[in-house]
Amino acid sequence: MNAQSAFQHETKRLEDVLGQINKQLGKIGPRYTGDDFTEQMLDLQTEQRRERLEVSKKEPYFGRLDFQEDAEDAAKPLYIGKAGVAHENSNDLLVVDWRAPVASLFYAFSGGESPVAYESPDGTVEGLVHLKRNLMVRDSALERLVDSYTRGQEEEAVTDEFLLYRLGESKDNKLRDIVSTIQQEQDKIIRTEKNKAVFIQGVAGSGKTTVALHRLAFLLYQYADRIRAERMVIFAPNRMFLDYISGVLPELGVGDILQTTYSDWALETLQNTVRMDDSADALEYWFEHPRTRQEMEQSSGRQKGSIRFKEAIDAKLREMEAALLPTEPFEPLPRMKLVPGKIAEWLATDEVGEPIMRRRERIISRLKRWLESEWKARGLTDKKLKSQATSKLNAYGKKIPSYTAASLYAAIMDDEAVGDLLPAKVRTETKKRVKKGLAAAEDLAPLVYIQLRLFGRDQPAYDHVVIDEAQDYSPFQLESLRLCQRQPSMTVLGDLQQGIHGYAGIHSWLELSSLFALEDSGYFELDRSYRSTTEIIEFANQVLRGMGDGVKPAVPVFRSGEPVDVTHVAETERLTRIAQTVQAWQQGGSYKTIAVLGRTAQSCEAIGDQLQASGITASIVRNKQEAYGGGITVVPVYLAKGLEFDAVIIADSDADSYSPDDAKLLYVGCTRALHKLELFHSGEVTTLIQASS
Ligand SMILES: Nc1ncnc2c1ncn2[C@@H]1O[C@H](COP(=O)(O)OP(=O)(O)OP(=O)(O)O)[C@@H](O)[C@H]1O
Repeated sequence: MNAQSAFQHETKRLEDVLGQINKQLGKIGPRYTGDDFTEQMLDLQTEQRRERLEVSKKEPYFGRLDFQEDAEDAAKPLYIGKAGVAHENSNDLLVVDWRAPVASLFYAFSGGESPVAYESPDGTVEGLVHLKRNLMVRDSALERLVDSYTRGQEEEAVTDEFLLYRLGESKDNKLRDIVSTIQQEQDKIIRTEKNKAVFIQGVAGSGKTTVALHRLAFLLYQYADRIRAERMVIFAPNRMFLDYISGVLPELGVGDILQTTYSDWALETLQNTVRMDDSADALEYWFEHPRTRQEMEQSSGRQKGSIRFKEAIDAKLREMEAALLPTEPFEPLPRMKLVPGKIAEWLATDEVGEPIMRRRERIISRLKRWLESEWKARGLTDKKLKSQATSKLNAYGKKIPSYTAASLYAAIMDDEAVGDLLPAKVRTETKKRVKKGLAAAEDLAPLVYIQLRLFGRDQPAYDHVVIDEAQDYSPFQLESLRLCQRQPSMTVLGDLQQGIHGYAGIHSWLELSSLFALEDSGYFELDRSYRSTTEIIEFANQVLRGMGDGVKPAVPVFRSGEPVDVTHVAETERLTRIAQTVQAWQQGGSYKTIAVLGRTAQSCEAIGDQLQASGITASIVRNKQEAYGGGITVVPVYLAKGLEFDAVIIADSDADSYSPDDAKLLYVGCTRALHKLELFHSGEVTTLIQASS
């Protein structure tokens, strides 16, 4: 079939499928508004089906794979789309859901005559691929068709035209789904089985965040009977980032997944018994003033996030539990006595796995029950005696100490075992802070851990946990989340080369993965970067080399663009030149999103003022910002992590702003750009760039 007749054939098929979809939509009646529960449930299902059909109506599918399962049968065309659509009168599928096992062939197949296989619920299915076709449907019309494989035809080295087309597009203020162009190495991660803690080390722009979100959609489809969206949670570094990624899951037809930050989650888990101490703001401390790598290494955050610190807390908890019961007997009335050994026996045998303070409550209830049964056995009715015994019970109960997470944490600061880990000054400050009901970010994991050990959590266990930018997590933070699951099912993703929060995060994935048994965890690496042009990636890779040995450069998908410019300007002209550049880019009309990245929040304020004076509408991103609106943005480089912009200006690439220790920070800045990157400096340029030019 030549290209023209293939196009006609596909156009006809598309019309048929759209006709079917419209017919099915037309048959869905009005919504049920009555009180009957069963009817309400049915209505909900119908509504979900209607929503899926509406999505399918715009772009029913994006790919076709002709697969021959049996040598006797002809190859069967499978059309793959965001949601499956069944034929109205049969079990035939008009569109196969991208998450279905057979659809994995579409993503995994990269050519060749050999048989291929996929895993179905009934076992391995083997067969031959006859055709792999990409179809671009926009607003219900077929726009483009590209065959990347036809059996029996000489293979040309086709670069993935669709992928390049997608990557060349301008971006708005939200991350998008990539179902039509998921790459083989990404698909493998997305389809990894549920009961694993999957660690993903990926270079900047390799699609980690995107892949993790697609994995959630896959898990919900594949394990629909076992997991629920309401019991899944995504952790992201800040609320602005959550806003930025908020479009992907709805695009994939997934709702109701909790999306939060570790600190918000921790405060809630602590039932808001503590508040954040604003005077201990880590971003302000570490990024607004020059700090050395050594300072980061020795920070209290790294110590408090370590497993050694957790072990010290475990020891304290054991000690507290061992000393929980009074040593004297419980004697509510003369000749009515319960020896401590008996009470200890109850504690040792009752609900052993339960949180400690819950067991304390149980012991007190059991003492009460014991007292009441003694009264009964002795036929005691005297109210005065009873009240006397009750007072004794209350007094005895008070001797069994009750702790809150904060009170125990404060007590731990006096413990000798902690003395080795934390300097006296840190311990005193921590104790003072916690006693006032305040916590710094570094206190949250220990506090949550203690809370969970003392009281547990009044919520169902999480079915799946996603942690983005996990290189900034401490082992203790991960441990606190692990406690909220019955079995490990996590997607933990990040890039050690972007680990700018060295005062809190990890140096090696082993620090986190060693919390899991080997068979419960998996490790993947993503080396290809999809975000930026080859020029930008190569420039950023040079900056990366400033980190020293052992760095892993990103591999570009071949997409050439404009050169990276490093421009020297006089300090007096720097802000004006930045404004002029933004203006020129804006007038050029090629870029929807432009960012100016300043080294500090303070420098961003000055840039923002200059842009405003030049008549440019820009938003300045500040710490704790909730939303990202796209357009022109001025943002401190350390808050830009995870985001991306069509064009980026690094406002101050001077040696004073970026010391050799700041390679990761500058790397983060450079890798935010999709199509254009320009760096300005007015003093000596940072050595990180000198080395690269
Ligand atoms: N297979 C793909 N097809 C099309 N676009 C892709 C693909 N994979 C990634 N991208 C695009 O690459 C960009 C980077 O993706 P994403 O933000 O998920 O990467 P990341 O690894 O989390 O990056 P970073 O670590 O720098 O924050 C996004 O614009 C995303 O849409």
